[in-house]
Amino acid sequence: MASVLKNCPAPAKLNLFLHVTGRRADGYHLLQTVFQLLDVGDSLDFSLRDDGVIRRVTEVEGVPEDSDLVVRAARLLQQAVPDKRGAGADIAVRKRLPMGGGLGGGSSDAATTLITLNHLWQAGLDREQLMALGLRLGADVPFFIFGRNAFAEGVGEALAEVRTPKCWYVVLEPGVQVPTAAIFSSPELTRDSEPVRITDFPEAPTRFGKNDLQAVAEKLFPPVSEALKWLRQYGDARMTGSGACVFCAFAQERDADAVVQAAQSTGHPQWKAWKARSIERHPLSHLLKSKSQNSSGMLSQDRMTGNTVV
Ligand SMILES: C[C@@](CO)(OP(=O)(O)O)[C@H](O)COP(=O)(O)OP(=O)(O)OC[C@H]1O[C@@H](n2ccc(N)nc2=O)[C@H](O)[C@@H]1O
Ligand SMILES: Nc1ncnc2c1ncn2[C@@H]1O[C@H](COP(=O)(O)OP(=O)(O)O)[C@@H](O)[C@H]1O
Repeated sequence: MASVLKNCPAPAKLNLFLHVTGRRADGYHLLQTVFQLLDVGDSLDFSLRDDGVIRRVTEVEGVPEDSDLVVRAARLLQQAVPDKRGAGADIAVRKRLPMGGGLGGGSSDAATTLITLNHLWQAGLDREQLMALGLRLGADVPFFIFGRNAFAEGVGEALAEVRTPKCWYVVLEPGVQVPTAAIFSSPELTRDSEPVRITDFPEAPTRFGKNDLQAVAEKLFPPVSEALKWLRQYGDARMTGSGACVFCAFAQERDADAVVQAAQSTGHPQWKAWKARSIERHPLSHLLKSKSQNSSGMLSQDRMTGNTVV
């Protein structure tokens, strides 16, 4: 068994649409969304220690070591597996994804940590057990452990695999951080979108629905609105998650390249644009075994909220 794993990917996600359909008794919002994995993300290195210590060995601006989702994920796994409490790790985190960008960077880092340390420590948790652990860190974490593009309900933890278009995305970072809590706590947020069924959008979820968080984010953070206005000239531009990033899909890589280039000469030095390819599976998926998966890799019916998987 290896004691070091380098360059472990933590891919970004997009929310191709995001509907707020209600609110739980504890105030958390009920969502329906399609999560799309991208081939761009953060990258982490893991070196095993045998003294039970978990350290982050790189600086992450604005995130103290003890509150980093990576460190919290590692400690959570350590606590969950009693005979692994002597197992530790040094973890290097190379951030590529902006914080408060709606790309799920922190959640993806946490998921990569759970998947990789479960493997390196030989902790033996299966996919479902790791997803349940991940949910304690954030609503997006189970999706990254699930490892496939997914229709999500609840707060994001009820997942069903969904087929999405193979395409290129241009992601535009407007240069602001949007705190998720600020959007969900807004009195202007609409919370009554009609629930949809997975069969409503079998072919083209890039064009389906809307992002209910977008109007509030645009109002509170005008740079989000400006970025959307600019990107809309090239297609159906949307915000991902609670923002701040906005995105647009392209069938051809050269079209995505042209938009990335155009974004660099708009007189918005704070903008950062890049392209990413849609991917079907999390690159670390092979490190996990799933109890309830059938041979085709789909989740079994009882976890799929009764919907038919595309
Ligand atoms: C909106 C989404 C969509 O994928 O992603 P991001 O844009 O953050 O990437 C997620 O639901 C983000 O979920 P999660 O990562 O758990 O959100 P957090 O930042 O922990 O939530 C901050 C606060 O927002 C509120 N919140 C969050 C999620 C939710 N479904 N309902 C809520 O009301 C809660 O008050 C919570 O304390
Ligand atoms: N490893 C991490 N990477 C990014 N953010 C982290 C990390 N650990 C904790 N956080 C906290 O989580 C917040 C949300 O970050 P992130 O998940 O990247 O954005 P979003 O939820 O908008 O997709 C950050 O502002 C930061 O305070």
